[in-house]
Amino acid sequence: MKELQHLNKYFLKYKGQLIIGILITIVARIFLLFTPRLVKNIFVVVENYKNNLVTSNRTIQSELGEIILYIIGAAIIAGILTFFMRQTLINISRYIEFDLKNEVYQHYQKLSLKFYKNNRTGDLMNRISEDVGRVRMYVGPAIMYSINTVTLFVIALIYMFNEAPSLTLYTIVPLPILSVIIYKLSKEIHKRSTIVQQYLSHLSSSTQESFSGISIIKAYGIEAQTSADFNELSQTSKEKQLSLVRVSSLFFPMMILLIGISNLIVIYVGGLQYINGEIESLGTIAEFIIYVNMLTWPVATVGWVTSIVQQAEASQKRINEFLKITPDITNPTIEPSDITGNIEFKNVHFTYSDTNIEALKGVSFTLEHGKSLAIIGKTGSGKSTILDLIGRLYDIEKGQLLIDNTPIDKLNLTSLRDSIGYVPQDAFLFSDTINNNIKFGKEDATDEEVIQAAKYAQVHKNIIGFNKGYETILGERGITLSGGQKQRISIARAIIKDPKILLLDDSLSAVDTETEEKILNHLNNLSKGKTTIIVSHRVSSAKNADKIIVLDEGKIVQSGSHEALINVDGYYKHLYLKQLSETSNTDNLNS
Ligand SMILES: Nc1ncnc2c1ncn2[C@@H]1O[C@H](COP(=O)(O)OP(=O)(O)OP(=O)(O)O)[C@@H](O)[C@H]1O
Repeated sequence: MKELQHLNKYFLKYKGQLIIGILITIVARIFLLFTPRLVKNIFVVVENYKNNLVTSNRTIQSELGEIILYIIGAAIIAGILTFFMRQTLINISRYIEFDLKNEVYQHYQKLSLKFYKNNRTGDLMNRISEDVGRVRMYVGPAIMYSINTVTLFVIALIYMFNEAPSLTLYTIVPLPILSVIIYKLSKEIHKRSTIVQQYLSHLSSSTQESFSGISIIKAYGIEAQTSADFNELSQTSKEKQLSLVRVSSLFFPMMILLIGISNLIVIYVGGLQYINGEIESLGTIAEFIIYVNMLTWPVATVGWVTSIVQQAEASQKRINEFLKITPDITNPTIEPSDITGNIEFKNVHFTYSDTNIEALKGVSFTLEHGKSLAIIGKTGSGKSTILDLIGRLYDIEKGQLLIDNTPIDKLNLTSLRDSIGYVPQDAFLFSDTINNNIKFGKEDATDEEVIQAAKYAQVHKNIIGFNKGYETILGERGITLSGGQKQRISIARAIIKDPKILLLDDSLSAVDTETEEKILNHLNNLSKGKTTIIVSHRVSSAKNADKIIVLDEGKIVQSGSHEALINVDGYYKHLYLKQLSETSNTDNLNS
């Protein structure tokens, strides 16, 4: 129960409702337990009549009528109270589930990219849905049934002992056995259902993967192979399901058997005691049979509740594991920072802790606000890492990274990120309209602003070519768009934000050189007063930048303007000449 203590703050939050729920439960059970008593009274009235203690038909009728009315009244009141019991206690569990989900989600948001790299998305989703769901079962049904069982048991036992003490002892003997059997059964059910869950989760992740990669599957003609894999997995999943059903089908027969045994004991022992004159009325036997049936289910739930609590404890442990992780990147101040856009790297070193790759080895450069920088270099040379460090997605390891002469980790994180427009290498679009995807950069943007940004990003014409224009819904990861269209929508999203710092990570790689030229011209006009960094493999994207640096294996090997760099031997000049000859070859082919 140590892990579940995390929920105490929520119980405290809803303590008013919790107390009301408990009180309602107690009163509801008291009313429910009137019935066996009243049934016994019916027997007593009938016996009195048979034994000629009461002779008037009228008296008998009115006595029976009165008891029946009491039974109906008690059942109605108990029913209404049970409704409110569920309304309060089960509602609390839903509120706590909501709070806990939000707590976990908000915590996830604060965690750095490193956390997301170290943990699988499926696992993150499982903890926020499946695990929180299991914890809810503890908060709601488990607590409700426990209160219910304790109340019912205590009140019923008092009534029963008052009525016939030795018969009570015989009656309750099978109940602990029942509880133990149900507990063992629940444990086995839980074990098997966990395996079933794992297979279902395999099945859904592998299905999801094959649908996401459907174009590759079709292109390589491996539909039959993927179908066979799916078939095999679903076959095993079916077997696991059947093994679960085999055990869970035992649950109700077991209950019926034990209720039957208890009833037999009551009838047999009660019958003997009646013959011996230890109990006065046959009504007592009827009363006890009702008690046995009323108590069996709550007693069975003791075993069930125990297994729910164990599952909830395990789930809460998994949730707490993530909640305990402190974010690597935190906001140092609540005071907003005013960011102009001067960037300075002073001998910056950075190593990715998970792979131990030293991506930057002493990088230094200065970029004044309003100026542009192009970063060129082979793949894996550390270009994207520089952009990630400016967005403070990671903290530097050694050296200094200054923004407006302030170390980056002293700036207000929200102000920093608000002042950056970032176009990542792999343009990610949400399953939403194009309009909303662009507005993501500025939620209150007008339609005119959206259109203007799309025009600057050279994607407006494509968008209006779609039937629904800006209201076109993009499929999962914008699958209906070409790579170049996705990149340009992603650029529009950054432009609309009108950021102080614009970071483009190889974001023109999928557009042709003519469109690239147009976008760069617009960016040139737009980026007046903005600090722009363009990462690229193409000289055409870099040549107009105020400054160009060439990275190789995490070090700056060349820097200067386009004119300066094409006049010295090195990577930049070779790349320039190579791309120049490719362009003239293409021109020759076209002419
Ligand atoms: N999230 C990460 N975790 C671990 N290692 C990483 C991560 N991102 C990049 N790396 C490694 O760091 C090095 C630099 O990567 P980076 O993405 O900065 O290169 P790049 O120059 O942008 O490459 P490309 O041109 O292919 O995009 C590479 O060796 C890469 O494998």
